[in-house]
Amino acid sequence: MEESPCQTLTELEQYVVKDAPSTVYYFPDYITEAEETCLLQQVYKAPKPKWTQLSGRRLQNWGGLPHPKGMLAEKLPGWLQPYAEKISALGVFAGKTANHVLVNEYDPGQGIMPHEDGPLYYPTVTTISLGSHTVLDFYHPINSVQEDTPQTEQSRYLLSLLVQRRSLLVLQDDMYERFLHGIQGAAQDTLTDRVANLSLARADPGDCLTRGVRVSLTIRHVPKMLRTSLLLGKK
Ligand SMILES: O=C(O)CCC(=O)C(=O)O
Ligand SMILES: [Fe+2]
Repeated sequence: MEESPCQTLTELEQYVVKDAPSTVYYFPDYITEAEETCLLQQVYKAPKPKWTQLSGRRLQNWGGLPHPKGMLAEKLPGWLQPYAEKISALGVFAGKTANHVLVNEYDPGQGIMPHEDGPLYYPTVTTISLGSHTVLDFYHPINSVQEDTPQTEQSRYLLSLLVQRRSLLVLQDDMYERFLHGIQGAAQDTLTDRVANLSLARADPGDCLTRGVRVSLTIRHVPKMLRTSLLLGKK
């Protein structure tokens, strides 16, 4: 079918990051300021034992603990479920509904080492950011670049994404399954032309942004579920 030049883009297509090697969608202002305030209040209302302190960040896990043998799913709390449903309605989990949320909290200067999210999740990650922007950096996996070049973070660096507060980021395909992602432990970010979503974020190279406390909600689908009956030894 021939495409009309006036055909309206689907909701997703308007937000695709064109300079990324595989699928990235970036929705600036996905949630309102009132929603951001409300979500932050809910995050900080959680009882203290709900937090796990890691080096460089702390986190909350909602929906169950993903495990290679399957996840004993727990219902998402009422403040997260509507977002799981709204994001899933974009079709990014192949018709399934997100059932798992990790909450990460970073102080300025904190970050997360380059890593892969691994095979326990459906290979799409969606992230709502609260409180502050950050810059997410992507890297080629070790040994994927020419063998005679040294395997430094610098030589493996691919691109960055500016992730603003109240935005939604969707990563799929190679951006999820092949490349590693991480956040430098910096208190300030100076944007470069390697930030692939500058135009969608309405930002410019050279912009210098000061980080505040950032809370991220990574909202995903864990396909493999354990039935309680199996755990209890029933058929
Ligand atoms: O805070 C973020 O946006 C990234 C978090 C992350 O990569 C993870 O929890 O695996
Ligand atoms: Fe991750």
